Amino acid sequence: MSLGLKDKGIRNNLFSSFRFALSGIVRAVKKERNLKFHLIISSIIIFLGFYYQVSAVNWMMLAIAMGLVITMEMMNTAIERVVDLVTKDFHPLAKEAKDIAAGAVLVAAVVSVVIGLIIFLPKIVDSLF
Ligand SMILES: Nc1ncnc2c1ncn2[C@@H]1O[C@H](COP(=O)(O)OP(=O)(O)OP(=O)(O)O)[C@@H](O)[C@H]1O
Repeated sequence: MSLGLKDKGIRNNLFSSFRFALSGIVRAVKKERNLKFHLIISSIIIFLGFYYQVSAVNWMMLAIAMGLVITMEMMNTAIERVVDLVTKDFHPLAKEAKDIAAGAVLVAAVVSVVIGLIIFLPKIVDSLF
């Protein structure tokens, strides 16, 4: 059965949305120093995960933690862009929006560090003594 024009349109839109999302990821990684930093830390975490042969459940926890920080950093960047688009002047609400968004990244980062320590600290201590 062939697809109708409407169905083809929906498929094209889905493909375009995916392409725009990918280009957003690439642009954010190229422009945002903090995001590069999170990616480097994530690479180190993945290396440690293989090195210490962590369990499937631990991999899931690490994946959620890394994904959470990267997602929050990208949302923070998006909020910064929108605030800068709305005003270049000092505005208390602009400050509040940016600071709250930055706070969300900090919360995610702290939670991720705690998860990382719970998983890796006993393994690192074990391998040392
Ligand atoms: N239009 C504004 N009005 C009031 N305060 C602002 C405004 N723009 C930025 N700020 C304040 O200055 C801080 C730094 O803003 P900036 O846009 O440089 O973001 P940033 O936190 O340095 O982010 P990044 O380093 O990821 O680009 C913000 O966290 C906020 O407190």
